[in-house]
Amino acid sequence: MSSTVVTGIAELITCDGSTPDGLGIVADAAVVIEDGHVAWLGPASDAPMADHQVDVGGRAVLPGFVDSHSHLVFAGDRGDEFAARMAGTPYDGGGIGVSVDATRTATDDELRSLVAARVAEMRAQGTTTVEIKSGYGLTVEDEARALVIAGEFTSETTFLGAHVVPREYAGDRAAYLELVTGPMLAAAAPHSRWIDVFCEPYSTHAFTEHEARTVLLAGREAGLELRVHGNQLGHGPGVQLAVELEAASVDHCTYLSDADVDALAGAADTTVATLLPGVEFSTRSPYPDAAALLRAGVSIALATDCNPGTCYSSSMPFVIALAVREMGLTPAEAVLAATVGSAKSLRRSDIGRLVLGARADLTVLDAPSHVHLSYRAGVPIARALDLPVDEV
Ligand SMILES: N=CN[C@@H](CCC(=O)O)C(=O)O
Ligand SMILES: [Zn+2]
Repeated sequence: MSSTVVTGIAELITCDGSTPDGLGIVADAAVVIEDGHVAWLGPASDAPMADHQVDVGGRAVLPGFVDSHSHLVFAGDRGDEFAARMAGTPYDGGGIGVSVDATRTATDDELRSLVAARVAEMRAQGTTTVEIKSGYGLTVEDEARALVIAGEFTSETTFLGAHVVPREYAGDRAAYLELVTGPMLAAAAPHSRWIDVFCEPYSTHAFTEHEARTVLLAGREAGLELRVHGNQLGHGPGVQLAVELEAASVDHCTYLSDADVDALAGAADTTVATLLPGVEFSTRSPYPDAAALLRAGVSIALATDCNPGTCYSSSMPFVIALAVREMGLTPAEAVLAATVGSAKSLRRSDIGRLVLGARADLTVLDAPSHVHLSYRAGVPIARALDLPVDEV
């Protein structure tokens, strides 16, 4: 087994919770990596010898971002829909059908190379773990195919057959639900860790509380863990349903009642509120008050929701900057939500923190401090650190 020492770290942000701000910063630090995991970290002056050395030249290093919500398996383009939205057309989920049509007609290789390009784009901006959902196939074969392709890039794959009711089932929602919870789930489950549902009573395209509960319970029966798209288009049942069913995450949380916040605070050990500020940006929606959620004791995460409709951005630094500017988080709170918070939403303790034994997923900033992620918004300062081949 070989080892690598990473030196020249001006600020090592461990996100281990050991300092009052949670960031656990070590100045002038080094990290030793063995077999892809953190074997030692601390002041550079105490660092042990290693087989290889990577000098990051006085930069800040933090755990790779964990993007716990994305829809990367799609073809086609909806730039026109975005332009119309900026001119006042509201988002209601209806455009998903456009992406479904384009995705169904794409070949496997076309979809695979689109996903590869998007994952590479994420890594170039500091993301080292990504969750990828299906949801633009909506037939048994197309959903299974999306999950097989997603699984080539991540173990965090999510079956989202209940994204919308596809056009061909518009007159018979019950029949589509039977398909999703029957043959489609059976074909998807071997390739999925998670099941998700777009629970939104304000969209005829999405699923009611009752329908969403049916989908989630079927998924759990098939051995999948639960996630929910909830409270995106208005106040709704998604958050309460996610808490009741002990889902790992309820995502969006754009519109929350006091009762929703109380429920999330009571479920902070189980259910994370994943905030997706790129969606509020790209749909001209109000931003939820993330600072108030933290004060109430809610566990929060940040993710991109990279998708062709509500947020075609793969950038976690962009999300962090929005969370600081528009949602009231401090730069430290935003970094924690994008790393250890998102890891918690995936029920993972081996990522999102730099501690002994954790995965050596390191992100480097062309900056002396994590504050620059929001201070230098829009500047490409973050990238995942490539290690010598035998450490990956
Ligand atoms: N709201 C549901 N699903 C996606 C958007 C999908 C689309 O519009 O293509 C979301 O998370 O916002
Ligand atoms: Zn989504």
